Amino acid sequence: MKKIHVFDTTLRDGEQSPGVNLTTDEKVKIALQLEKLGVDRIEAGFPASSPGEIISVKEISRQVKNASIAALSRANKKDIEAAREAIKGAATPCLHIVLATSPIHRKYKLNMTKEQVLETAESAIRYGKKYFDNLEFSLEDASRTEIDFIYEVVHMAIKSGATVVNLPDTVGYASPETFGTMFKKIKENVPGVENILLSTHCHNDLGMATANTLAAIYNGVDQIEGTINGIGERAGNTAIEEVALALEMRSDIYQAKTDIVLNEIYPTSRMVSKLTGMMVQRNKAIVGDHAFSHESGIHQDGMLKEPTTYEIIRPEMVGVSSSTLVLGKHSGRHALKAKVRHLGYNLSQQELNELFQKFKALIDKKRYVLDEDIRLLIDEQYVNEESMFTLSDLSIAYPGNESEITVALTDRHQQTVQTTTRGNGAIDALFQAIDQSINTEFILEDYKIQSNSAGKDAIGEVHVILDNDGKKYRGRGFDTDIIKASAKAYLAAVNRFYEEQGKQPIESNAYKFSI
Ligand SMILES: CC(=O)SCCNC(=O)CCNC(=O)[C@H](O)C(C)(C)COP(=O)(O)OP(=O)(O)OC[C@H]1O[C@@H](n2cnc3c(N)ncnc32)[C@H](O)[C@@H]1OP(=O)(O)O
Ligand SMILES: CC(C)C(=O)C(=O)O
Repeated sequence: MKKIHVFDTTLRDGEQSPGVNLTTDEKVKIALQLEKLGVDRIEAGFPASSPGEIISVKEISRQVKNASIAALSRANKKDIEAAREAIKGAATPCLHIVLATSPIHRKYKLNMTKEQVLETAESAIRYGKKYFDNLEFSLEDASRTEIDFIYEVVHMAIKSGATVVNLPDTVGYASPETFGTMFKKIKENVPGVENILLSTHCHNDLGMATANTLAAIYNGVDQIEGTINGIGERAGNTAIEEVALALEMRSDIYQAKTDIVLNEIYPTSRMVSKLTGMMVQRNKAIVGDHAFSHESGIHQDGMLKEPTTYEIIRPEMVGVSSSTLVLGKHSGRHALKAKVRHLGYNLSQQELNELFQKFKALIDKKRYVLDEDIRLLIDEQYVNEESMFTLSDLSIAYPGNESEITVALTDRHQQTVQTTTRGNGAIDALFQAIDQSINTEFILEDYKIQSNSAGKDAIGEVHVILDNDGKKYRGRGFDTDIIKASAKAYLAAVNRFYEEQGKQPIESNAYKFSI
């Protein structure tokens, strides 16, 4: 297996993401984690950009012991001196000089001819080599540069002392076919290329940064540049974690490997996301929240039978604790059964079928069904088994300043009784309506409500204690609608009352009908 060197530029190109501005402490924290991750070189910053940047790069150079530390510089003495000042204390410093080579950049940005580009680059490399053994030269916008001029610049850089020559796809314009061919041609046409590390650095403007990086590896590059989570200028850079995993999983194609410690990937990704404030796209490969989540019934069934049916990477491999079966709209009974078992319940097939119907009804109201929701559905199922009354309809209106509740209760004989009452607030009206429907009065001794799962569509849990003739009856109800949860809790207590007393409800004056 060929070793692919990893040059991490999270702290330089990654920090070029709009809105990202890391403090020295944050940069050091990330650098130490990158070292733990096993990257070979950390581009700590662009020292000429500000005095604060020099301080950060200096501190990283002081604290990081194993990884080499690079600093970026334009092709001029002032920038090189700033870089020198910043990384001179590093164990293995590397000066990174960049100069654009493409016709567009030469004409519009640099106002230089090809000859001037060659001369400027050569004099900068030779100046840098006085102080640095390790020197990388990057041909900015290489993918839009004439191939013959690339040969000339790469050859000049090697002769002048560059130890790494990097060909970036600065604007994310390359395609895997053209980009791979460029490296193949360089290897075939530039003398001395075998004595240096040939490197690539891709941007993701067309969503092809990882594909282009892999094409470069396939065609002989020795070093890849990228960032954690793919952050960076505009649409970002190649995500290092994606390349490391692609090489790991498809060694049959690439026959190459990085030294990345795979199970440090997820902790690194989290740290970078937290400190930069750049949220990771949920469906992002390897490190996105959904990368190891399975939602649909057929997939979940496959996962439960054999994870390799739907997962090519084991989550533990990259430091994610486990795969998740997310109970959602498309889930089936196998996943629900596994979840119920995991929560410590042992339901019969019939109970599971009933729970499944309730679960499907709930998912129409709620985006995610959480563990707590399932617990509540099961608990509610147990409560309802013995019910004298169940709630069959409930509506609420606010005529004038009052709350008006209409409640319909159905008893064991499928008789439904409907009552409309006004009250001092919805809960007062509701409880009066229930009392009138069953022709019994209770004193509401306690009423508590709490949200029992997360989000605006969380399930509300209501607890009530009712008093009838000094005896207390407790009830609990759950629903995404808190008025309904309150009705269910009240009815649960009422049902207890009837069961305990062995009583039949007294005929009420409410409107009665059969269903
Ligand atoms: C492809 C990349 O990602 S390269 C890295 C990009 N990162 C950054 O630019 C972040 C740090 N940059 C900065 O803080 C500032 O741009 C500084 C301090 C470096 C320079 O600021 P200023 O001196 O005000 O110049 P400004 O950024 O406006 O313009 C860039 C100048 O550098 C020149 N330049 C651009 N690239 C290079 C290069 N590789 N080598 C030499 N000169 C260059 C431009 O032609 C322009 O020169 P001009 O003033 O003669 O027209
Ligand atoms: C400095 C170079 C490598 C760069 O960031 C680019 O070309 O995108």
